[in-house]
Amino acid sequence: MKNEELLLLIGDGEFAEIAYEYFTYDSPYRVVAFAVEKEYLVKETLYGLPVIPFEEIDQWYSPEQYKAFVAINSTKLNRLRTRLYNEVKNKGYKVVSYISSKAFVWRNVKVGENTFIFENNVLQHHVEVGNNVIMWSGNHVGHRSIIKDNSFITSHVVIAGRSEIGESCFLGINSTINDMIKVGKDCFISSGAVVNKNTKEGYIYSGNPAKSMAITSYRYYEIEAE
Ligand SMILES: CC(=O)SCCNC(=O)CCNC(=O)[C@H](O)C(C)(C)COP(=O)(O)OP(=O)(O)OC[C@H]1O[C@@H](n2cnc3c(N)ncnc32)[C@H](O)[C@@H]1OP(=O)(O)O
Repeated sequence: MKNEELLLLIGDGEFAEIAYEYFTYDSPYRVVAFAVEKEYLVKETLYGLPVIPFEEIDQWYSPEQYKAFVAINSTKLNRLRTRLYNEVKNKGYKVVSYISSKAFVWRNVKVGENTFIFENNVLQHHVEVGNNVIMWSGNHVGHRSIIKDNSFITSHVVIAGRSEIGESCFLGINSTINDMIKVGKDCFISSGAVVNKNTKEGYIYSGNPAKSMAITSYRYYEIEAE
């Protein structure tokens, strides 16, 4: 695949390195630089490319010529990635998504922007995935399910048909969301949990059947409810 469109990656951590690999070897984009906030700037280069201050990206790379992808993990229940996603858009950049050539995405699936879909995800008939969503490898999303903006779906998660995952959730490895279930926004679903009832916003759920833990996700992550 020819890498013709020029891309800035926001972030220089492990996920940014993975995004660099995937965009380089499995997309039409060519990564030209990494950007991090000044306070966190320690590397000068990464993969032979410049690492520049995020605050100054538009002085170096104009939003007319370059696109962006915010490659930040689930830090602070996705709040950091969401803030940088909004900031890069406010600077005028078009943000792009990556869908692995090895993912199964049915023809009528909708995928938003700044969304990253790894290999072996299965997205069935009429699934909708919002903006700024990370889907690590090997998840199954059943027909007509919706994953709202800013969520992080780890690996080998099963979301059965007609379910809805609220904004900014974290679904731990091997968790199961039964069909027609609504997961409230800002929920943290622990690894291996089996969710068979709708969940309340901002709670942590564990076990089979999943029960809410005493502590909220807001307290666990020391973040504000929005
Ligand atoms: C793509 C990637 O690789 S992204 C990374 C993916 N990683 C994951 O999905 C892991 C997500 N993490 C989890 O699910 C963790 O188990 C958490 C966050 C729920 C809990 O972790 P900790 O805060 O370290 O809790 P800790 O291990 O101290 O356990 C606290 C209690 O919860 C229980 N508990 C912890 N995890 C779970 C779980 N997954 N299911 C059920 N019970 C659990 C423990 O048994 C313990 O109970 P006790 O107090 O009666 O002994």
